[in-house]
Amino acid sequence: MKTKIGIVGCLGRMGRSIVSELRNYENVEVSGGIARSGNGKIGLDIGLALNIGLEIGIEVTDSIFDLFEKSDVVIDFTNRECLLQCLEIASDLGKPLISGTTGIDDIDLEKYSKRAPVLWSANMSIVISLLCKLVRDAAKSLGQDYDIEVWEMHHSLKKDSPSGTAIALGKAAAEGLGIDFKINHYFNSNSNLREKGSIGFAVSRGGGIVGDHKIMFTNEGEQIELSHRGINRNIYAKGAIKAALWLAQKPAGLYSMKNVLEI
Ligand SMILES: NC(=O)c1ccc[n+]([C@@H]2O[C@H](COP(=O)([O-])OP(=O)(O)OC[C@H]3O[C@@H](n4cnc5c(N)ncnc54)[C@H](O)[C@@H]3O)[C@@H](O)[C@H]2O)c1
Ligand SMILES: O=C(O)C1=N[C@H](C(=O)O)CCC1
Repeated sequence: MKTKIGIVGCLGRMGRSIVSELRNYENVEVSGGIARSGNGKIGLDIGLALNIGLEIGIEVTDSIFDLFEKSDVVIDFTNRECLLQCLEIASDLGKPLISGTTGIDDIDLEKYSKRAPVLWSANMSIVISLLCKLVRDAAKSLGQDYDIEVWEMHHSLKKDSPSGTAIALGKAAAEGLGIDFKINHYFNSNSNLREKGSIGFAVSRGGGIVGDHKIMFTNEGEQIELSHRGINRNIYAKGAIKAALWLAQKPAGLYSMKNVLEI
């Protein structure tokens, strides 16, 4: 029995990557793809709409509710407003939802996961989950003597800043240090002196960068850094599909990639 996967935001950068990547899975079928209402490509075959060189036999539509009804699990890569719609419907129907949408730190995901399996991750790359673990361990070993700074660069069209991944890396460092991230971080945007013990963020945007992250630990004598370079968006698509196949078998609750990877 194939797992029916629905994609919200199917015509976006991540939607394209997921549709393309799903072609490599025999145990999966695309149940549907959602674009924003009014999109001129609604009604077209998803493959044709994405111009990926073949039809997949499923049309682009704009009803998120209908998509959840005909899917075993839904994957969302859109924006905050759309994710909220997905969460409401997933909760009402008790259907599994995977979301990688970032810029959503103010959304109470726990609330929606009471009645549906919800997995959210700022970064679906399996290696980034490993990097977060390494950062946590490094911070724990190095302690408060080292200033911690997180830098990230993404493509020029990215709307949110800093990236969800950068925030996740900062939170991993805070966890390693045993400090409260919420009151111990700042954004390098003004000239005030650096607060000791605070985690700093700096951001670059440009071109088609898929996702570069660096976390530096610096004291008066030396610096150590951990970094990751995303080269192809299929790293995120592979992780999202792995998570979707995992979540489809799970009961209601809030999950992360750490649960999928058991790290
Ligand atoms: N977690 C991860 O691994 C990961 C990886 C890449 C991107 N992202 C995040 O995913 C999100 C999307 O990134 P992207 O580069 O694909 O963006 P994008 O703008 O290329 O794609 C988003 C798509 O969602 C569609 N959309 C927006 N509102 C909608 C609605 N109400 N109904 C239906 N469709 C709607 C847009 O039309 C667009 O096609 C961002 O928040 C980004 O940070 C996360
Ligand atoms: O391309 C994006 O946008 C990405 N967003 C995520 C983030 O905000 O961390 C993951 C990396 C790519």
